[in-house]
Amino acid sequence: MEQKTNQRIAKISGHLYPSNSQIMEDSSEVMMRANCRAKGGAPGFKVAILGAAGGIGQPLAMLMKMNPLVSVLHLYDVVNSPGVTADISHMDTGAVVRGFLGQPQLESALTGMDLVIIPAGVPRKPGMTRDDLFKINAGIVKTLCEGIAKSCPRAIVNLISNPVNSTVPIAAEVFKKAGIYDPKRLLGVTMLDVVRANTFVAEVLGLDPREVDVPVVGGHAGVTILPLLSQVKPPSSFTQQEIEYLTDRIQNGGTEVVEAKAGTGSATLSMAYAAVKFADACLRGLRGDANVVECSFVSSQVTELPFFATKVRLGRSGAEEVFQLGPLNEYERIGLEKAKKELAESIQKGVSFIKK
Ligand SMILES: NC(=O)c1ccc[n+]([C@@H]2O[C@H](COP(=O)([O-])OP(=O)(O)OC[C@H]3O[C@@H](n4cnc5c(N)ncnc54)[C@H](O)[C@@H]3O)[C@@H](O)[C@H]2O)c1
Ligand SMILES: O=C(O)C[C@H](O)C(=O)O
Repeated sequence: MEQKTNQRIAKISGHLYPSNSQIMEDSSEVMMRANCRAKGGAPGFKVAILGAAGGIGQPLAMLMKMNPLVSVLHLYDVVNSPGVTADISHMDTGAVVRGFLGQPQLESALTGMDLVIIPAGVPRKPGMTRDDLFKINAGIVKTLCEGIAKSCPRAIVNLISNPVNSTVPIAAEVFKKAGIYDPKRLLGVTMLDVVRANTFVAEVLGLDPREVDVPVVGGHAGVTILPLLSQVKPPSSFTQQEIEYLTDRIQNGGTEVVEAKAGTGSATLSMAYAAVKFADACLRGLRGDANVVECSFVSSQVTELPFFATKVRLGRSGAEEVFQLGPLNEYERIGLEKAKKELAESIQKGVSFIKK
């Protein structure tokens, strides 16, 4: 009896004061029990975050640990994931957290996942465009998507790494090459544009942002970010000056943060919030909830382009329905033409990166 109690204390203290190797992927009994608890406990989804130790990754990991739909949370990065995992794992919420460090552990990080969220990659500094990140981030996204194709080919993928207008086509080509591409399961995250649009429009209208719904279509960079102010809910009218101010602020919201952060990075906290809002919608879709609708940059036939952001209905297999644009006014029609021109080039750049 006493021996058993001592064993239990030993196990518990191992759990309370873990070394990195204990917290990281291992086969210790404590971790085995944690996994059993996850399997046998409250139903939930298995979610991996790739780039979990970064500016977005850390608050995103914290918020996903608080999400009751998550039963297992895998935190993968090429640096610092042991510390982030130890920290997050002390939160007394339901999800079991496990950390994975470096390429050799990518496969374990991904095996069995229902949803993979990717905020891995370098962020902008003042004066840079998102496209300036292509050189570094294209290769990172390619490697991570090859891992997904191998270890969890049926997972829903939420791609945050910039330039989203190119990284989503890169991911699609990697999945096609591996023979596992399901367009419904690959979603570029443009939720931050919607979050910003709701906030800025609410400010102008004098409303609570939670009451406002602004569709933002196109893509996720400059003029490709196209807020449809004619379709705002609740139905609202704007002066031409308000339309121009709002469109410009929404299209340049990312740059506003990059400049304010003065060389230390881009949006991380609002992005983590937006990423969780979107991931939660994906998980509710996976659970079978009806009428889960959000904007996302997906494979699309709404325009002549192969990818485009519009509202999509999220279901058990991802973006099950891609909605049309709806009626546009003249200002939005002009914006759409500009958006499509830039988008076409960014998409082609991503496709060529894999096909070259
Ligand atoms: N879609 C959007 O709306 C949106 C919004 C904000 C930022 N972003 C983009 O998200 C990305 C991350 O931004 P951040 O501020 O978190 O950057 P960050 O530099 O703070 O964090 C990035 C993390 O990725 C990790 N990483 C690098 N290579 C990796 C690899 N091969 N595998 C796994 N992890 C790897 C780094 O170690 C780091 O921890 C950037 O590309 C940024 O432009 C997108
Ligand atoms: O602006 C950036 O570079 C990051 C992100 O795409 C954003 O919109 O905040």
